[in-house]
Amino acid sequence: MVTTVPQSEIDIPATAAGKSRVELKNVSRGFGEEWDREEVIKNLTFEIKPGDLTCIVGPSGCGKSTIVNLVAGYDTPESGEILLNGSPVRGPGKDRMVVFQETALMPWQTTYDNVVFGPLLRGEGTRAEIDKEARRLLDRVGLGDFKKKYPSQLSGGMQRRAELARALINKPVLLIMDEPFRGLDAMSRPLMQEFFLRLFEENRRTNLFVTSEIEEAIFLADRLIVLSNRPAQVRAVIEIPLPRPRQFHMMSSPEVFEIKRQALEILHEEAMKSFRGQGARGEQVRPQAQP
Ligand SMILES: Nc1ncnc2c1ncn2[C@@H]1O[C@H](COP(=O)(O)OP(=O)(O)OP(=O)(O)O)[C@@H](O)[C@H]1O
Repeated sequence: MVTTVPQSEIDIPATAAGKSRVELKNVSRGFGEEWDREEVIKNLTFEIKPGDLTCIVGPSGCGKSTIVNLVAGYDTPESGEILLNGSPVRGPGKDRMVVFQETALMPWQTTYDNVVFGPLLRGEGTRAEIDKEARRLLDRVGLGDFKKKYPSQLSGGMQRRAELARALINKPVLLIMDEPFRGLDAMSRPLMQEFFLRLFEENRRTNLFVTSEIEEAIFLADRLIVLSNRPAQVRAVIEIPLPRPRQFHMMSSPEVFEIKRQALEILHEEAMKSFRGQGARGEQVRPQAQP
């Protein structure tokens, strides 16, 4: 069950957010020469529904960032197609913003200058309009008093919030988060999860969120896509039936326990494949010749 959250005026209109649907159809991508080929994703098919927060979880190295790069348009599938609202993704665009684990803030610019950089560069609106929007977003992410600070003067959680403001000023129809909270300390991570949820629940912007933490995925997601070991394929799609706004206490319900059990069972099975003699490339590892 998902409850509708009232539209906030702080962000893009629900119509724009609600329209963005992403479809991956039989997408494959590998790397290397023929003799040294590594199939990373193979015939991957799934859908990100409009206004949903879709979380991808999968074993380490299964190809999650490769999927992010393809959806963002930084990379191109070898076969298959990726559609955004029915149109093929043919390259990067400001309609899809990515927040990575590593900070992408420019260290020589203040938090404010980082946020206004994109729209100013592209000449989108007047200086006054961009300034107003930047201030509004920085206030919204709780950095109103940190506008003049440089990224190195911000904590990890603050840097992520600055990155969110920097992404949101572009009014993307799809926000892509690639393990954005990995590396944050044990206190900051749940705070950032909750903060991010409130932001999402205000406008329901279509969101693709990659994480290796199953609890984080369940807490955030409307749908969970569980991937196989490399080459990545969809092992399970799990709908998360928790109401919104999400609260931490919901995580102790029996249904969450059951979802977690299901997902962990699959992830364990997939991880074990690498230990049982299946190589990282999905091939059988030949036994070593004895001397
Ligand atoms: N540009 C590239 N050239 C060659 N190999 C690549 C390239 N990009 C990714 N790979 C390979 O694809 C595989 C999957 O990498 P990817 O980063 O997508 O996995 P991941 O699931 O995000 O990993 P992690 O769980 O560690 O974050 C890795 O073996 C990686 O070396």
